[in-house]
Amino acid sequence: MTVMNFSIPRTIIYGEGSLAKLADLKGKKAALVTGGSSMKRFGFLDQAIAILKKGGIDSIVIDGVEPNPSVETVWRGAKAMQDFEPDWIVAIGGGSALDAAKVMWCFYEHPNLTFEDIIPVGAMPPLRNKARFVAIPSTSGTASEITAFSVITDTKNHIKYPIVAADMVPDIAILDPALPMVMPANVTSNTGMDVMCHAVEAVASIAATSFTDPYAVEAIKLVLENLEKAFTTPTDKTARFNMHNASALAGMAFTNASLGLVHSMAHKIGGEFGVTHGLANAIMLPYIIDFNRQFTDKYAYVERVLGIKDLAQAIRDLNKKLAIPSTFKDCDEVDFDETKFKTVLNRMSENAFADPCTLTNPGTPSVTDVKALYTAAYYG
Ligand SMILES: NC(=O)c1ccc[n+]([C@@H]2O[C@H](COP(=O)([O-])OP(=O)(O)OC[C@H]3O[C@@H](n4cnc5c(N)ncnc54)[C@H](O)[C@@H]3O)[C@@H](O)[C@H]2O)c1
Ligand SMILES: CCCCCCO
Ligand SMILES: [Fe+2]
Repeated sequence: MTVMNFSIPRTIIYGEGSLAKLADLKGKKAALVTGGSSMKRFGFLDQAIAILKKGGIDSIVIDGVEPNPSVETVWRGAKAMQDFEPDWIVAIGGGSALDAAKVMWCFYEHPNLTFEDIIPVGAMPPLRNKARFVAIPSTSGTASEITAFSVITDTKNHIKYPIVAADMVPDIAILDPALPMVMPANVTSNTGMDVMCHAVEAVASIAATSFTDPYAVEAIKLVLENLEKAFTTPTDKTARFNMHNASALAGMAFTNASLGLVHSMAHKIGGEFGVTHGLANAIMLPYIIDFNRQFTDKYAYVERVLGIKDLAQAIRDLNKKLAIPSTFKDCDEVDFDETKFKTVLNRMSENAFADPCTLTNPGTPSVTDVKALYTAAYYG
């Protein structure tokens, strides 16, 4: 029996008002990393600065992190940290902000590294010589506040790289449902289906264990029971609380069991077309459950435990309630031009096949399988 490892953040603070716990941090300087305008617009960024100040911590803001954050954005933030020398990094925003902050942290602690140095799984040197990390997610969500992962886009070759390093698991995760409550409906649905995908892929993963399955199954249950409500009634506190916790629970599952083919394919179609991560996952998930069923009985296990007739159909039904299209051809978020799709299909399929997430898929697909699955998800 091989020796296994199960790691999650040391501290997870959750529930209404948990943002105020930033006041308990012991330190001198914090670098706040955030994304677009939402945290500023809704006052959460100013709240965080004031709470840190109350606790005796001065801060700088590194903002403007774009969706699907680039290597260039990471270097910009790392430089600001090297100049300010914080002992805390506080990432507040969606997965893009949290992911960018994690790799900024790495280059702050190790300024002589290159991005290529940290692409191999586990290649990142130890962190925490200069700073510790607090993650405050505003979407429910990528669970980047829980995981050992960060997804960074190399804009030169259009490839999204999942960076994997145990030290990137944040010290503290703060799950305050007030932040995701202000998400617009499409962000609620896309990020909520990312949670579903994290949980379903973690439970079917060849690295799933008795430590990871309970978190994954509970997350699937909470998404089925709460996502539609959070989508239709954005101010429903119970639905937002349960979705925010579901995101972290799914994160505890997949940071230890990893994921599968849906994420490999979502990373690569995201790199080629810029489609939102959760939306790409939501469209493809049912197709890959149907494909993977030949390799695993874990979907049947979930159906038995949760009393679901057919998991893929339950996900198709939920997608429909969330106004998520069943194919990329019918997706109006980005232009999935058919000629471009055919042109990039081979490259995209080979890159998806090589993505680290494919390693834990319940069965080993061929590149031809991946192409067929992209084609099925494109045309239906
Ligand atoms: N590290 C991991 O384990 C992990 C897991 C899954 C996905 N990811 C990565 O995370 C990224 C996606 O993150 P995401 O899905 O959270 O979206 P995001 O961070 O890209 O944000 C999407 C949009 O929603 C806005 N937004 C975020 N929170 C908001 C709020 N509360 N109210 C209003 N607007 C808000 C953002 O400003 C942005 O415009 C992708 O790059 C994906 O690859 C990382
Ligand atoms: C190897 C796991 C990478 C996780 C990335 C989630 O989009
Ligand atoms: Fe994801």
